[in-house]
Amino acid sequence: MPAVDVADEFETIRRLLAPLAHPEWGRGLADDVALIPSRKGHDLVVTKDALVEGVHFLATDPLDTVAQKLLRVNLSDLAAKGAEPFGYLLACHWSERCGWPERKAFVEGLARDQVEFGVALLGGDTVSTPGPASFSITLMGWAAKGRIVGRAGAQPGDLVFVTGTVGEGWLGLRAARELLHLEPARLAALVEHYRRPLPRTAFATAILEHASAALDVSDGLIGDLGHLARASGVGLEMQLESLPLSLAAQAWFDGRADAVQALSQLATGGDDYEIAFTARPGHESALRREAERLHLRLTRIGEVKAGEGVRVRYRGEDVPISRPGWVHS
Ligand SMILES: Nc1ncnc2c1ncn2[C@@H]1O[C@H](COP(=O)(O)OP(=O)(O)OP(=O)(O)O)[C@@H](O)[C@H]1O
Ligand SMILES: Cc1ncc(C[n+]2csc(CCOP(=O)(O)O)c2C)c(N)n1
Ligand SMILES: [Mg+2]
Ligand SMILES: [Mg+2]
Ligand SMILES: [Mg+2]
Repeated sequence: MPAVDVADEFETIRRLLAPLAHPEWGRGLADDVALIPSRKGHDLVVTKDALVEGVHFLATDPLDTVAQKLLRVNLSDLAAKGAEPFGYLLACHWSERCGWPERKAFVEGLARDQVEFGVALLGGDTVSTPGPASFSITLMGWAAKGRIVGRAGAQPGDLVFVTGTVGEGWLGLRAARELLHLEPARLAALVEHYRRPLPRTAFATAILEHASAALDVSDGLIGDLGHLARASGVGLEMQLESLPLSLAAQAWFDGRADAVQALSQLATGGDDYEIAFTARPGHESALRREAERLHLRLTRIGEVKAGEGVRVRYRGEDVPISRPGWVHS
């Protein structure tokens, strides 16, 4: 593709985005709409999340990773519902620093993840802004009719689980800001996780089969468990010492004097994009088998109780949490 000196909206759509269009339903990004035929026996499941420079990503983050993070935070929402994604609408609000090479990098990131996650572009909007760049995706998927897993549905006696590890996103942001002192390879792993989280799409079927309630962890584990508890009308108890840590997070934790404070920071920092869910105790062994098959870490972190809110414990003592997760003003 020859270099172009104008990066206007029509060139961007025609030359960069049209190759990503859904082959059947995207209409070549050359019409006013996309058209999705309904699928018998299924519900259309829809979600939307936005990323804003300076709020969700750093101005120094490469734009291919920003695009991948954008798609992945949305994939994470559908995975937590047990739905299978197929396509998305994309809004790009390009800032003045987003010339052709930056737009090309952004689209290359999307192209890679379209292949990895089996989704395609359906349409969107392309505008410029004098402010910081921002992007949003509306992601769509299918789920067998009436089957999606809600935030409501947890019952006293259920167990609480989380996939993967917790706290790497928060640590990765601190690493990217050069606020951490760890070995370079550990810092790189953390920054990578902050820029390109791993949505648990492969675990969606297990969630559908076995979870009583679920959501993905974006704001912070404790804050998000609070959302689940409220929606279900129950209380949750979680053990801070059970928090699953990556090797890099463990290395950071080992250097902390105050274990409770450090674990609280990891459990409230957000940007994890893991799935937190509840399940009846009888489902635990099947969940563990499925996680093992996928080489996915699965950790039991607490129990559902009658009552309300999230009670956080460390070695049998209550831990007060002042800020359970990220809240936009
Ligand atoms: N501006 C809005 N208009 C309509 N619905 C909204 C708006 N903002 C949020 N919602 C809806 O409110 C609910 C909660 O939104 P929230 O963004 O907290 O969920 P989430 O995407 O799971 O979390 P996160 O954004 O932290 O990833 C969702 O159903 C979402 O669609
Ligand atoms: C530069 C920078 N500063 C702070 C953060 C942390 N952060 C911002 S929004 C959010 C919750 C999830 O977003 P939302 O609720 O909007 O989906 C988190 C954890 C970041 N990612 N980048
Ligand atoms: Mg959201
Ligand atoms: Mg979300
Ligand atoms: Mg949020």
